[in-house]
Amino acid sequence: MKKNNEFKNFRKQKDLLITPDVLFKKYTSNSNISNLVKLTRNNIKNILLGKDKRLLVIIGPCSIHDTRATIEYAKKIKVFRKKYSSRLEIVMRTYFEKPRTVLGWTGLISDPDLDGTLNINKGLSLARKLLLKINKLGVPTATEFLDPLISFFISDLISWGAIGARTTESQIHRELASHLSCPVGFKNGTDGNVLIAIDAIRSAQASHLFLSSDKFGKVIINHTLGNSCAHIIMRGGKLPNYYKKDIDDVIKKLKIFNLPEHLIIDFSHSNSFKNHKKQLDVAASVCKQIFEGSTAISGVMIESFLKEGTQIVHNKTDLIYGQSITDSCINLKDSSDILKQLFNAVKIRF
Ligand SMILES: O=C[C@H](O)[C@H](O)COP(=O)(O)O
Ligand SMILES: C=C(OP(=O)(O)O)C(=O)O
Repeated sequence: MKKNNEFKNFRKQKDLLITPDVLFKKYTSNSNISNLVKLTRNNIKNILLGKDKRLLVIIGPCSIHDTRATIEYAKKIKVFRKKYSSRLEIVMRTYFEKPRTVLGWTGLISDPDLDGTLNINKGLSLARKLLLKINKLGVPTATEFLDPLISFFISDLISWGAIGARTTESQIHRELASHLSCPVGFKNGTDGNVLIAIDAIRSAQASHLFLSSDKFGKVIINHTLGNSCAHIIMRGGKLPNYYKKDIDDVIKKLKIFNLPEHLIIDFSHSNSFKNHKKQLDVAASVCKQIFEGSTAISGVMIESFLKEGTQIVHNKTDLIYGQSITDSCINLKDSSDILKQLFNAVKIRF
């Protein structure tokens, strides 16, 4: 009862952010979840170092907006994860913060009611509760970290993190990556610049001074440990960059700095010109490269949901169930086909 009142006060005072401590007490992790997170992070680390020959697959909606549809989707991912576990490490995309090119909905955490009312305390609760549920199903989760303050509310439940194309060059995000315990991928820039992502990896590997909140909301000074698993995600730019020549070029650059010669290919975004169906073409090309012996491709990212395409939010009650409200996604049938193709292609590595 006391806990609920405490929680309500935070909601009433809209200028006061709930503290992690209150949220952690209400939505508590357990040893099964922390073991899953620990194991998955370690598996991903080994994949990115080439010690585990499996392929990392980060798959899920562009953004989370409907918790019921998300759980239904997570249950499907659970089946794929089990079926393909010998060659694929499947992690679900659970993106709660959306960076925008100009303006737009900024994600479930900051605007859980999808109407600009920006009830962030409700959004943080929804996100943490959902992450607990998905992890409890045995499905590890991946997210983009955008606001460093928000990261602390959910990072214990995240097995893989991304820094987006719009923030890879930001000092604060590089420091954040250096502080996070999960492997973190840096996207190349929106214009296709891969060097900023390589600079970001080098920066995130080092120790930094990083300011964050503790669980009671006090600002603390961290001396970060450095992220030994930072890597690059090729998401296309002015042109797609999933072709062999693009990958060879990045591998050469990674070599110069003595960085692990491994990367992740994002099938979506500028690699598919935001046309969800084109993710199938990218998948075919990547499978061919893997089958022909590419060892550089350690992981892939796929934007997928229950239904294909995207929709504009006119009215929250009129939304098509299971369809994205940000970038368009492929449907379950196409997702299943791609996973099977990836599973077959990766066989060559064993
Ligand atoms: O992944 C989602 C979008 O590509 C990213 O948030 C930018 O979206 P926008 O260009 O629609 O603003
Ligand atoms: C915003 C995203 O990607 P990018 O940063 O590559 O645009 C995303 O993956 O949701």
